[in-house]
Amino acid sequence: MNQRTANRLNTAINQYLDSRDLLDKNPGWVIQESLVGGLGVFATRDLQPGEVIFRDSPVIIGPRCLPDCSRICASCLSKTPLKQCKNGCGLDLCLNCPSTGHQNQCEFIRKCLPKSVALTEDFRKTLYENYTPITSLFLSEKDKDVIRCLIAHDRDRHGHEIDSLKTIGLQFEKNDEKFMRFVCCAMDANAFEVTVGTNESQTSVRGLYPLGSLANHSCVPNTTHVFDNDQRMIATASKFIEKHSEIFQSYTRLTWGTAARLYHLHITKHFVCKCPRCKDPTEFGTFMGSVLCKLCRGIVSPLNPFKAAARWRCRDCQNVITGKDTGELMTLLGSILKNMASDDFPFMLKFLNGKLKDVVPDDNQVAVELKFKIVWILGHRNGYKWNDLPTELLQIKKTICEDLLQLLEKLRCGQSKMRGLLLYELFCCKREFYNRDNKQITEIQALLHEAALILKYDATANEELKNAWKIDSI
Ligand SMILES: C[S@@+](CC[C@H](N)C(=O)[O-])C[C@H]1O[C@@H](n2cnc3c(N)ncnc32)[C@H](O)[C@@H]1O
Repeated sequence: MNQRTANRLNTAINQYLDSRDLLDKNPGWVIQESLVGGLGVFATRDLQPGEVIFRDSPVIIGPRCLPDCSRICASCLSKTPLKQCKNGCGLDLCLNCPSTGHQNQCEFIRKCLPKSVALTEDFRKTLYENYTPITSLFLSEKDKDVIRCLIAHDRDRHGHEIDSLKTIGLQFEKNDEKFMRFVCCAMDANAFEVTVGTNESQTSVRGLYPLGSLANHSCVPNTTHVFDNDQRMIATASKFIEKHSEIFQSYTRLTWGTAARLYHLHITKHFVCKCPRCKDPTEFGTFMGSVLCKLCRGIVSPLNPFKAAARWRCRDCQNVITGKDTGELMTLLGSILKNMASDDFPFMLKFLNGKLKDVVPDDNQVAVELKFKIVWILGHRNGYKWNDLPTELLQIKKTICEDLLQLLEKLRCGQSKMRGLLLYELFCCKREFYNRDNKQITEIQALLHEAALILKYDATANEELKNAWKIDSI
């Protein structure tokens, strides 16, 4: 182990365990050197699917630089009606929030602000999108040390929040600026996206979870995580984890093809994933990144998944095409998907069952993304609520949910959050069918029960899901 890793391990163990209240009597995890790089989290005993491995609170949490995201209270992160801080820092507070938690930040921002700067809407927007690193200056020294021992990405694209704050006129002392830049880089390497707000009005923030930050990535993860109402991260085993094996989470969407996942990991986290799914050109037989051969409609997959820009070959007629051609097709399909009106359900269905079927296999990532869009429309959107759905559309939704669940199984996702959500949607479809036929729903309770076991800690889950894990499964 190199000296830096050894020092980080030492600090991590001393600081994390003792300052962050993570130690229960028999924790299922330990921090060790990882084979994939740096530190990692390992199982200290056999862990069963669904078992909570750890709960972790954020050391920093706040808005991220996302255009058009709706604002939250700078003090309590709630998404209730807001008003401008009366002391004139330019941030918003909720109507009920005592501003005490915000006072230090408020004074600091005003101190960094030359008198001549006006609190225009542009100023307030830039401040809101970039103020999270400012909160790090008010942490205890112990928490600052916890952050200092995380890895941080120091390439050019990281740390731009501080530049944005300086463009709107804020002036920082040298040491403050240095630490805030480090925090930005540590957040880019380690932060998690957290949804806050209620089902009707949600927004997304970023949180830095010290223990969560030490879990490495695999596209075949063995954990899943959700966030509770206090923005605590709850990581559970998504499958059986043998004692001493490494605990992995996924930093990408599991429903992306290999080229998309590798690109995302390279751009955002600067490493090449070498997990079994990335190495397999068939992606466990799902062909999520593949296209169809123009000559014979066979499946065309990359000869080397790590060089997706190189050659691809049809598995039937052996025709060889360039990665550039498949890349262009995927970009075109991606842009059609992106520009699709979010409520144009008839077009989505027509595209899924028409053009798309001519050019990509059934489980190609674009088809999968479209299927997910359809799942979130049918039963939920105005005009497509459960009561309004004709049997034909209900059947379509049921089939899509079943297809997607089968796909997740092929991808070896185990008890993932996505599985929980799909099981619940499938349960709702079947319940609708059963209600229309006046049948007892007891025989489909098992679906609800399993979904609830996966999602019971998730702050965004509805009340039915939060309570259903208590019912006896049949
Ligand atoms: C959130 S940190 C994970 C903990 C990290 N290993 C450490 O020592 O602090 C993310 C970084 O860990 C490394 N990493 C995570 N998963 C990896 C993997 N599967 N292969 C190679 N490096 C990985 C990369 O450097 C990545 O940017």
